[in-house]
Amino acid sequence: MILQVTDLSVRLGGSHILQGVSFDVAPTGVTALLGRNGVGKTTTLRAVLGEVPASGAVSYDGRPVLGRPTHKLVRDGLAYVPEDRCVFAGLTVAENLRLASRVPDPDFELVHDLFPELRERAGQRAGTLSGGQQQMVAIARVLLNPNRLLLVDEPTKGLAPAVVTAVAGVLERVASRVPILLVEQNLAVVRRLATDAVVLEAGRTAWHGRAADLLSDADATKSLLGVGSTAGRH
Ligand SMILES: Nc1ncnc2c1ncn2[C@@H]1O[C@H](COP(=O)(O)OP(=O)(O)OP(=O)(O)O)[C@@H](O)[C@H]1O
Repeated sequence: MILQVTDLSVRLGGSHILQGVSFDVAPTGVTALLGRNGVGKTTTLRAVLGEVPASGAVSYDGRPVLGRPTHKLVRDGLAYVPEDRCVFAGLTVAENLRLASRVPDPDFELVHDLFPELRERAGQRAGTLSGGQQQMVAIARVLLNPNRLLLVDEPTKGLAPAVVTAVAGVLERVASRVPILLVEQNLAVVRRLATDAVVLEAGRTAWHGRAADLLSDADATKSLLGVGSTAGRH
């Protein structure tokens, strides 16, 4: 397992947000982190990255990580694509990419292969890109550097259907090279990409197993995610 999360607990602003989250992420493929709004998916990613204080145990690539500084984890190949994308709006696409690269030989070949449009828009200010294009910049930024695991938070949120399909296609190609822990509300995207699934409920792991088993179980999908199991089926 590339990531093992055991009994993760987080308190923020006087609330006990995570109360015992446990799951593993396989070293290949996509593990979907699911659950209704506000159950603690983003907080789980941030706790793994050391951005919020947490107790319990997290092991990344066989080494304990809680308490290690975020920048060291990133240097060791744990990459984060946050939900709000965080591109530098006033800088060009090329400048955003240049700032993100932290190795002598960033993989521009991969990035330009996956995102030909970003090459065409190299001189455009990132703040003037569409939401989908900004998402592409956010994903491209982490791919410039060598990664062992990507944590990707709601990459398709707020995007038009055709753009959702494009982002999913990119993630599918990325997942053939590096494992992804993916927070995603769009079940069609989960169905297309995820090998495994973890469902949180009220700050705890409520379900963990093969994604196909969850999505084919109408009762589990409805009770855990609040949607019918055929949601997102094309
Ligand atoms: N810094 C904070 N201080 C206090 N409460 C917080 C803080 N960050 C998150 N929370 C709360 O923790 C809970 C879980 O938030 P989180 O963003 O992890 O949920 P989520 O599952 O990712 O939700 P969504 O699907 O809506 O993005 C929410 O009730 C949120 O309001």
